[in-house]
Amino acid sequence: MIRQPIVSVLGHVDHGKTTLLDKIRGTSVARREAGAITQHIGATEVPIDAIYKICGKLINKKFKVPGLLFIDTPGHEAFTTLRARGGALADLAVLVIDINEGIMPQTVESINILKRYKTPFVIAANKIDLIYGWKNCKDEPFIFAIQKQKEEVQQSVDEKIYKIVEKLYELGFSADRYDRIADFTQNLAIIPMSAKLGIGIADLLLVLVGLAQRFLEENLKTEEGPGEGTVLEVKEERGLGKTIDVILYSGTMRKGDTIVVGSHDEPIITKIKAILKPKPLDEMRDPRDRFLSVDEVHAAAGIKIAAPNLENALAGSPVIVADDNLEEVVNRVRKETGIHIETQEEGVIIKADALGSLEALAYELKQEGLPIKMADIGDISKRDIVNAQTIGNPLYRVILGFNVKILPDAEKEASKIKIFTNNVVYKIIEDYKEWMDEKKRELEAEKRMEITFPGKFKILPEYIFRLSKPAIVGVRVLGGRIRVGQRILREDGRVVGRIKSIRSGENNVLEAIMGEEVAIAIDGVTVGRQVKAGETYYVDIPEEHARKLFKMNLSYEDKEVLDEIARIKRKEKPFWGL
Ligand SMILES: Nc1nc2c(ncn2[C@@H]2O[C@H](COP(=O)(O)OP(=O)(O)OP(=O)(O)O)[C@@H](O)[C@H]2O)c(=O)[nH]1
Repeated sequence: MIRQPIVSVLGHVDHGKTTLLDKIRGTSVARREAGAITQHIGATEVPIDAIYKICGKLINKKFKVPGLLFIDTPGHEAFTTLRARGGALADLAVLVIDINEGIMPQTVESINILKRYKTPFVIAANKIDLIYGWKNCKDEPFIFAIQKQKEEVQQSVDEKIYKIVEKLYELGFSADRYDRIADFTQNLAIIPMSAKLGIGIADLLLVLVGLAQRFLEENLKTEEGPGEGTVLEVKEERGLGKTIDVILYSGTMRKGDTIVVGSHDEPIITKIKAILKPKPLDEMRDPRDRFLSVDEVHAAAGIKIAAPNLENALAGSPVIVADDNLEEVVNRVRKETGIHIETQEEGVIIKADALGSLEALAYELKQEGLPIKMADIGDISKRDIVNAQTIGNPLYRVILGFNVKILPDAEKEASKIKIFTNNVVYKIIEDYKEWMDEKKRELEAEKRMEITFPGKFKILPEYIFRLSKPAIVGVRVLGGRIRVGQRILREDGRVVGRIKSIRSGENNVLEAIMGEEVAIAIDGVTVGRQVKAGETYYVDIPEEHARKLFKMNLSYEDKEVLDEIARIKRKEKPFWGL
C-alpha cells in the first residue's frame, strides 16, 4: 500500500498561498460525491478520483498514489515546524511565486529551506490572470487556457517565466514550464496558474501526483504498525481540554493506544482518549459539534487527539505509539525534541516557537556568519533578557525571536537590550544587521570620544568675558572639535591651560565641532599673557592618540587639523606621531 504524499505550500508574502489552498479545498468540499475532496484536521485530502475528475482529458493513465494530502497552514514557518524523523514532514512542496513579481526574499528563503530538507518541489507561477490582455478561462487547465490567449499574451507569459527560470538558474536549479520538461529528475517544473480563477489547478495536481508516483513511491509505502505523527498545534477545545492536532504520516493510531509526545521537558506518556476528525459540513447541525470520533486511523491523515496531560505538548514534535517498547520510544521522542544547534561563547540569543523554526533561524544566521550563544524554544522571558545582558560584545547583546512573543514580565525589562521579533526569518536578520551597522557606527563614535580628536579654534576678540581664573572667552571652532578637559596647544608648541567647560547658548556642553561658536572657560591662563584675543589655538593631542588617529579614517578637515598639529609638534620632535 502507498499512502498519500503530504504536500506543503510555501512562498513570499501575498503571492497567493492561502488563495491556492482555498481553491483546492473549495473545488468540491461541499459536494460529497465519490472522489470529492475531504477535510482533515489541519489538512485537505484530494483523493486520486477527485484528481482524475479535475484533470479530465489531461490525464490518460492511472496512478497508484491514492491522492494528495495538503497541509492547510501555508508558509515556510509552518514548513520548518512540521518535521518527521528529523527531516521535513512534507514529502512534496509547492513554492508559490507571483509571476509578475518574480523571486522575492522569502522565495529564496523558502528555496534554501527546501534544499536543506531535500524536499522535491514544484513552482506555481501564480496570478497569470493579471498579465495584460489575459482572457478569463476560469477553472481550465493551464495548457488549454494558454492556447486561447492572443499571441502577445502567450509571449508575455513566457517572458515572465524565463525571468524566473534565469533567477532559479542563479540559485542552482534548472527549471522550465512543466509542459516542456522531458525529465523531471533534472528540471524543476513551473506551472503557470491563477489560484484566484482556478486556472492551472489541474496541471498542478497532475504534476504533483506524477512526481510522487515516480520519485517517492518508496518513501510512501505505508508501514503497517504503530502510528507516527507530528504535532501541528496544541489547542484547548471545549469539553475536551488540551488536544493536539496531528499529521499522522506512518502506521495506525487507535483509541486506547499509549502515545509518547514531545514537550519542553520530558516526553509526555499518555493514552489516546479520542481520535477526532472534522464532521462533514452537511452533518454539522450544531457548530459546536464539529468533530467525529473514530476508533482508528491510518496514515496519512490529519487528526485531533484528545488525551490527558497534553498541556506541555510541543508543536512540531513527534507523537509516536508505543507498545512494549516504551523506553525506546521515549528516548527517540526525547532525541527528536532536543535542540541540536551549535553555540559559541560569544553570540546572540535566539528563540522560536518550535524546533524546526529555531533551526531555520539558526541556519540562516550561520549563513550570515553570525554566532549564537543560546537557542531555545518558547516566548521571550525575563530570564532571556537577563542572559542577554551578560553578553560581552555589545553587538551581540540582542535576542532574535522567530514567531514568538515577549512575555509580560519580560516586557518591563525589554528596554535594557535589543529585541528583534518577526514571523519572517529574513526580516529578523535584515533588521538585526541594520541595527548592528548603526551600533557599530555608534561604538566607533564612542571610541573616538576616548581619543583626543584634533581641534582648532580662534579666540574672538569681541567676546572676552573674563581675563583669568578661569579665563572665559568666545571662540569659533575652525576645524575638528574641542572638548572639555583638553589642553591647549599654541602655534609655538607650548601647551597652556585646560578647557574647563564649554557653553553653547544657555547650555553646558561637552564638545563643540567645526563651525560652532561657543564660550569656553580656560583654567591656568590669563588672556593677554598665555593666550591672546584673535589668535588661533589647537587641541593638544597625546602622541599615542595621534598614532591611532593617523590610522583612522578621518574626514578631510580633521586630517588637515591633525597635520597642522603634527607640524607644530615635529619642530621639537621630528617623528612625533609616527
Ligand atoms: N489576480 C489574482 N490575485 C490573486 C491570485 N492569487 C491570489 N491573489 C490575491 O493576492 C492577494 C494575496 O493572496 P493570499 O492568498 O492571501 O497570499 P498568501 O501568499 O497566502 O499571503 P500571506 O498569507 O499573507 O503570506 C489576495 O488579495 C488574493 O486575492 C491570482 O491568481 N490572481
